[in-house]
Amino acid sequence: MTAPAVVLVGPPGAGKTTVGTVLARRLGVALRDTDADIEAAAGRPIPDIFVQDGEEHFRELERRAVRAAVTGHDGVVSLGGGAVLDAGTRALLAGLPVVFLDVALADAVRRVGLDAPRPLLAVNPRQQWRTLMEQRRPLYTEVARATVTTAGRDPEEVAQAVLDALGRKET
Ligand SMILES: Nc1ncnc2c1ncn2[C@@H]1O[C@H](COP(=O)(O)OP(=O)(O)OP(=O)(O)O)[C@@H](O)[C@H]1O
Ligand SMILES: O=C(O)C1=C[C@@H](O)[C@@H](O)[C@H](O)C1
Ligand SMILES: [Mg+2]
Repeated sequence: MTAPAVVLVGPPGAGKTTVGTVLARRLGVALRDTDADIEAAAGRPIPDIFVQDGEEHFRELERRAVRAAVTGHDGVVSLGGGAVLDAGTRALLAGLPVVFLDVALADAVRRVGLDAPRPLLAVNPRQQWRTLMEQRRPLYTEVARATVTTAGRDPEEVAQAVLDALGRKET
């Protein structure tokens, strides 16, 4: 059975999609981003799924997307920021090379401020992000084999730290 080379988890703004893209290029494999997979399967942007069907339904779609990504893919998988909230999704990550990309509030706010809309950060993003991180930090560390800090590192340096943390060499 195929298994992913690296699975990235972490809060919005940690750089999962960006660092996942770098890692995929450096390892010579494909990247799957479950946020993109969900949007392609649903034919709608994630904020619309949240508004029309609610977060619970979104987490179900996300669990399905994570299952498909980690069982049918040997490249890099980048998960949505809240994927670890779902116990079924966490169970799918057992035994996989999961890395938690950690990021400080100030960096995350700076990074996500101008990016695509994130429904859970729509109002008072600093406070929302802090609350999300308090709730999620134990879950990120529970599923992850290693934690990599992104502070003071550009995406290439973060990707190198991920490979080092997993004891992986580039091909
Ligand atoms: N190490 C870094 N240094 C500086 N900027 C970064 C770094 N990593 C990512 N960024 C920038 O931060 C923004 C958010 O990155 P990205 O979309 O990869 O985050 P994410 O973790 O995938 O977020 P989400 O959970 O919302 O999908 C992007 O504009 C990206 O270019
Ligand atoms: O932090 C979250 O809960 C989310 C993060 C994004 O990656 C998307 O998966 C969605 O906007 C939810
Ligand atoms: Mg992303």
